[in-house]
Amino acid sequence: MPAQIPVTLLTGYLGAGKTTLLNRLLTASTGKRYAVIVNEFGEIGIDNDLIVDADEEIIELNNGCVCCSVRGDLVRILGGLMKRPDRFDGILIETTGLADPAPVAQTFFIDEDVRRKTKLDAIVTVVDAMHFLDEVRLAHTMEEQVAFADVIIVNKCDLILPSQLVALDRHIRKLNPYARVHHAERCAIDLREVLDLGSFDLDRILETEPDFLDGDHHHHHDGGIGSLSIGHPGEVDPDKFFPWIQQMIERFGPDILRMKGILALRDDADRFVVQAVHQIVEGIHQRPWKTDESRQSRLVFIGRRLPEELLRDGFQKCCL
Ligand SMILES: Nc1nc2c(ncn2[C@@H]2O[C@H](COP(=O)(O)OP(=O)(O)OP(=O)(O)O)[C@@H](O)[C@H]2O)c(=O)[nH]1
Repeated sequence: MPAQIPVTLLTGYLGAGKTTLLNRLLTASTGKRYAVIVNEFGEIGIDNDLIVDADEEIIELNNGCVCCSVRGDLVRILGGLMKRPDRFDGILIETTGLADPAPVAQTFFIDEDVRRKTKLDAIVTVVDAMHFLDEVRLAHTMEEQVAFADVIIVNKCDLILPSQLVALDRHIRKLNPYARVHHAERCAIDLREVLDLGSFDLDRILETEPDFLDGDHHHHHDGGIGSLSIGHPGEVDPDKFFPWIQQMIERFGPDILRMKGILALRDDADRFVVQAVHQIVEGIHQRPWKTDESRQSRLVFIGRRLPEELLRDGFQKCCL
């Protein structure tokens, strides 16, 4: 019987740093090849474009959250991958920030075919050190993500004070006394702490959640979180866009859990990536547009009570 392929499940709330970690895993010279499954929330696939151009096969799992509606798709994708196990040494799955890891983990034990051919190696949860304690009061999913973890990466340590980190660690330990906890900036961590750990422990999970293997988990996403995708088949005026987005973030930042965009800026040969997590905004010139790519712009907001009309109209006014 062929060896079971190890699967690493990357979870963590919106904007915690999952893609940052994934990019590290894919660019590190581990000498191993991975198939990557990315699930995202929001209508226009952006995550896929933020993942480094690696040799690895990247499969997008769209149209819903992996922990609910697209679980059947996950089983099918895994089934397809298993037909050519010689192509890679492991599978990495990045869930949406809103996913409860439990039903995803459950897939590896309930589906017979998946269970025979794969092995859940570890659940790795990335925590946003700056926003976790505020947000966890509203989002029960964050607690689940921490409670189920085998490894917790407390990321963005550059954005908080050491005393805040102590309080955060204490909170995390209460939710999960078992996991290994690492502190990091931009998920810089020795990859031996993340891959090939063999640390997922079904018995430990069954102790805390005795019904883990019993049929479907009915997961309810934390209420009131929606997404808004806006696309424009052309360029954006940077002199209008930057002041506008700054203003929107200042005004609605507490409710904007996540914003990501890929923009074609006027007179700019590079694709511009803009991202925000609440009020923390970042923008980078990602890479030159390829000759066969059309210079289009798109923006996704994920949050509570998003002022859809205002965001849509405002963005349109920045478009050329
Ligand atoms: N200051 C700071 N920013 C970080 C750090 N790690 C990641 N970021 C930034 O935080 C934002 C979100 O990072 P991602 O890696 O895309 O987060 P994610 O969890 O994949 O986000 P979603 O897939 O949208 O849930 C990006 O703008 C990153 O550049 C960190 O340690 N410090």
